[in-house]
Amino acid sequence: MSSASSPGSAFSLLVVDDEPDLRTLYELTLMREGYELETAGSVADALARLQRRRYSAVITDMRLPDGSGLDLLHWLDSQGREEKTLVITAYGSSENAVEALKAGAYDYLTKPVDLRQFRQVVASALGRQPQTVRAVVPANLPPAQQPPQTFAQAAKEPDKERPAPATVARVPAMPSMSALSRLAGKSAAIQELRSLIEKVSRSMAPVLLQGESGTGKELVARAIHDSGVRARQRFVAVNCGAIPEQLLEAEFFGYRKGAFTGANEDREGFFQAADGGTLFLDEIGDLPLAMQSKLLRSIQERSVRPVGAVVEAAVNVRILSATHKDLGAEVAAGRFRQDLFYRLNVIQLRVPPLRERIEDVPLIAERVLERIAGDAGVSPVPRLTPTALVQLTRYAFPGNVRELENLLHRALALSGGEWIDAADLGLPESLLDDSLLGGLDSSGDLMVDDAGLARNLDLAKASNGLSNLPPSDLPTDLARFLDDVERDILLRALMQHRFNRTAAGASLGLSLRQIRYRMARLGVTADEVGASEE
Ligand SMILES: Nc1ncnc2c1ncn2[C@@H]1O[C@H](COP(=O)(O)OP(=O)(O)OP(=O)(O)O)[C@@H](O)[C@H]1O
Repeated sequence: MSSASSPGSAFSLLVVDDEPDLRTLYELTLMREGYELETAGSVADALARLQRRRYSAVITDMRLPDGSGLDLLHWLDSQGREEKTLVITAYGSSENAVEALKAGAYDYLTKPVDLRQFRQVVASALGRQPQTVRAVVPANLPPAQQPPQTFAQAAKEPDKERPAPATVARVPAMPSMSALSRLAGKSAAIQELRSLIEKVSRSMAPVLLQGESGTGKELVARAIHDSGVRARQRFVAVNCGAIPEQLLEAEFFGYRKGAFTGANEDREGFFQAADGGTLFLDEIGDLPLAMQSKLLRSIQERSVRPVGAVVEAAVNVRILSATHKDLGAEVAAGRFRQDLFYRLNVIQLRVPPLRERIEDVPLIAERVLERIAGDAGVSPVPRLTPTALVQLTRYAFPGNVRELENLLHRALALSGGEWIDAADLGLPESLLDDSLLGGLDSSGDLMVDDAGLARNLDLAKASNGLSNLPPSDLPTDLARFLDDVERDILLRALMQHRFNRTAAGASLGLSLRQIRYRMARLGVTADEVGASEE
């Protein structure tokens, strides 16, 4: 098949389609965008080219004479190749589109291909603005409504003001710290979630986040957005349950001046506000059935019609959604449309409740404290005493990370000093449960250690039996770890025996000489603990 290039093109594409006319059409369209291009008419031809060289992206028809576009996707995946893939499916074959997205396609297009959308989708896969779309933007639009001229320019102006939707959507300023790095935790569950976030951020596939309230679903959605090519574009979060039913259509799709009483000007909806970026639909299970149909249509057609408008406008948004409900059960009960569920649930990520990853509490608490103390201008950032920390790890957090956050807010206000103690947390003993962290000892009066909260917790766990340590928490420096444990045990025994070294030593089966030797070796000085010279 053919090969064409344009001078200075930074992007190379492979287009695979068995119909010569379509190949020519795609070729002409993409060459005008300045891409370097090769075409292939079959899976075999495409594989031969892919074995010879790498491309920026591969655009393939689903149905090919000697196989399917999915064969190419699977091959690229098996080789660990980086090419972005776009799949062209027959009209109405949504199964194919979903299958392609699940197989790692960045996005899909439906035949007959709308060329404007085609240019946009290719540009979006490559993280740039389509050239020819840019050329038709009316010059008299106010500056605020002009799309970014180049990707680089958009990057400088991530939060340019546009007429925003009226309520509920949150389009915050660019966070100083990426959401992925804000997602604290070392548990196996969080590590797996982090690697899934990185994986799904590379495509346009809709992701449904499932998890209890307050587990961090929105943070995960932001992390997906931040890690993908849309990071510099907008992330618009919408709480579907908070919008009155009669306003839903106008809020989602916008409206034209005069569409209804009070519509004094044209206004964008959430879709337009998120154009080029990500639309996060929180509590999607709360959307009424009538609105579910409209949403499905917009997702399928990639266009919206503002209330009172005659024509539809194309939009290019990635949809992420979240729910604390079991959407499958909602479908079975007739409260959620099966076809919309199928569309949104291409990839499902579960965000586990905090009680299933209680070992993450110290790190999350530390991060949250840094953030809220910083916001409140409190310096230095207060730290949790080991007793407070142990108490937190004995609480099941039915409200998950949000509840931990609220608790720390209150504790910060109450403590007023450099330390937050158990009493500042206001957790009654009746709510605490020893089984959460493998039987952590509630009376554990751990000594505060400079290495921070997480290590204190390790000590606590170690003091209560190393068998409780999950394999991922095994110490990396055993000698140091055992020294820390020993130091902690000595300090606790000394405290229990009012700093009498003979009694503390005896309680541990050590003579005075032995405990003195151990205290000296570990740097536990008499001054430090106020131990008496018996
Ligand atoms: N792993 C984490 N590390 C640090 N902060 C976190 C973590 N998970 C969640 N948070 C914080 O906890 C709060 C609640 O998280 P978020 O709003 O993402 O939860 P949610 O599951 O979307 O809640 P809801 O279902 O009620 O909308 C946020 O302030 C978020 O930044």
